[in-house]
Formats: sequence, structure tokens, C-alpha cells
Amino acid sequence: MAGTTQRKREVFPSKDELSVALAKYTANLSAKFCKEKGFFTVVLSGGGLIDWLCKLLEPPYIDSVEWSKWHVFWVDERVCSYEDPDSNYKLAMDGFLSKVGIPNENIYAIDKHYSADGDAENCAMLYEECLRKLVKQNILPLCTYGKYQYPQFDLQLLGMGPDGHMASLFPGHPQIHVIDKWVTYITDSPKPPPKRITFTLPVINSALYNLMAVCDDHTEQCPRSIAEIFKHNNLALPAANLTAQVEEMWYLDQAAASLL
Ligand SMILES: O=C(O)[C@H](O)[C@@H](O)[C@H](O)[C@H](O)COP(=O)(O)O
Repeated sequence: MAGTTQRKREVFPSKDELSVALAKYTANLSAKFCKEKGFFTVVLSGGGLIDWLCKLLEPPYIDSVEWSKWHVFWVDERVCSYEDPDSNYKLAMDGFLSKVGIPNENIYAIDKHYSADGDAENCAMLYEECLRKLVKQNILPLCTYGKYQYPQFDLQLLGMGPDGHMASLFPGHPQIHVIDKWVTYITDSPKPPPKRITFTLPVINSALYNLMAVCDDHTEQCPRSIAEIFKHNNLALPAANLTAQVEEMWYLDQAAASLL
């Protein structure tokens, strides 16, 4: 089913207030899905997001969230070794995942060897294979979207770059049009590093809940992209193509929303 949700947004005076709301949103969905089906599938991105998730590491969430029932994925990943400061896996492990009790086998990172070798194509292929195994194990249901089926996650936590990219789907690059794969790759990303893997747009839009968090660090481009999306629905910006099966929510700080 194609996502038909309405784009919702909330604007927060500061990053700190956005972080509080982000923790609450995530913890509420975690409780809902753990109660309903016994586990919670959550997809992370890189960038500022991991830092903004820090309130989950504080009471009441650190003790109340059922961390052992989480399954964690990445919407995109930089193709480099796990130790590289560019790695989204390292960013999330160091800043968040190592501080909560998620079983290691529930953390689905990019392939260790191909990523260290810089082999983006095989990393994408193996990540898709990993998702297909989880479909067989009934961890991920399938969602029909257009003429294909895609894995369906409970919650995706996304970020947007100032140019309007989300995941590693960049404006003017062909990856945004890929529909016959679940995971694809790019070797000339305009945001460094150049080699990355990324979920395709229909996988992103098959998620039940998509939360896009955007805080602006005083760039001129970010508020302009937000205005293009909310006022003109300019689909040339990849993030304007975001939808979800149940809820598409945008959390913006005041700076990012300054042109709305
Ligand atoms: O690996 C990545 O680079 C990301 O997943 C990317 O899509 C990110 O979410 C946005 O670029 C926002 O990043 P910032 O929060 O740092 O602006």
C-alpha cells in the first residue's frame, strides 16, 4: 500500500526540547510495539540524530524502555571500517547503543569485511540479504508498495541534510528512483564520504512511522529546503518524497523552521 499519511510537523524552540520530544515519541512507540508483538524494529540514520537521542539514556527511559526487545537497523551507512570516525555504526555504538541493553545479535550493521574493503555494491547486496532473512524469520513483515514488496519497519528516525537529502538519497542523483531493490549504493555522494549504502525510497516509505528530525546550525540552505518542502512540496528534494504507512512526523527546531 502506498503511504497516504499527511505530513505533520512540530517546531521546538531548541535542540534540547526537540530531544525531549524525540525520546518520548520513540519510547511510546517502543512500548506500543513491544506490547502488541513482543519486539520493536527501529531504523537509525547518521548525522546529528544520535546526539539528539541522548534523552533516552536518562531516566525514566533508560530503565523503562524494553531495550532487549529492540532490533536496530541503519537507513544508510558509510562504506568504511567499523573503527572509522565516519561510520554511522560507530557513531551509534559509541553514543547510544553501547549504553543500553540491546542484544548484539539484534544490531544489524553493514558487512564488516566488505565495508572495510570499500566495496559499496556488495555491502548493499548483503544488507538486502540480511533484511530478506529477517522477513523469513517473521521479524520484518512485507509491505506492498506499487508493484513490489518491501520490508516494513516500525519506526525510522531520519535526518535531512541542508540540500534536502535524506538517508543517502541526494538531489540530482539516480538512487532516489530505484524501486526494484531494497538497498542500493552510491559511490559519488556529495556529502563525504563518497561511498555509502542506502535504503531505497519505497523501503523508507513502507515504514509504519517515519520521524524526520531537523535542527539547523545557522546555514541558509536548510530553512530554504524546509520551506520548499512544506510550502511547495518540491519533489526534487528527496526528503519531500517522504511518507509513511501510519504517521509521517517532522520535528524541527526554530532555526530550521524559520522560513515557514
Ligand atoms: O549518514 C548520513 O550522512 C546520514 O544518514 C544523512 O542522511 C543524515 O541523516 C543527514 O545528512 C542529516 O545529517 P545532520 O543531522 O548531520 O545534518
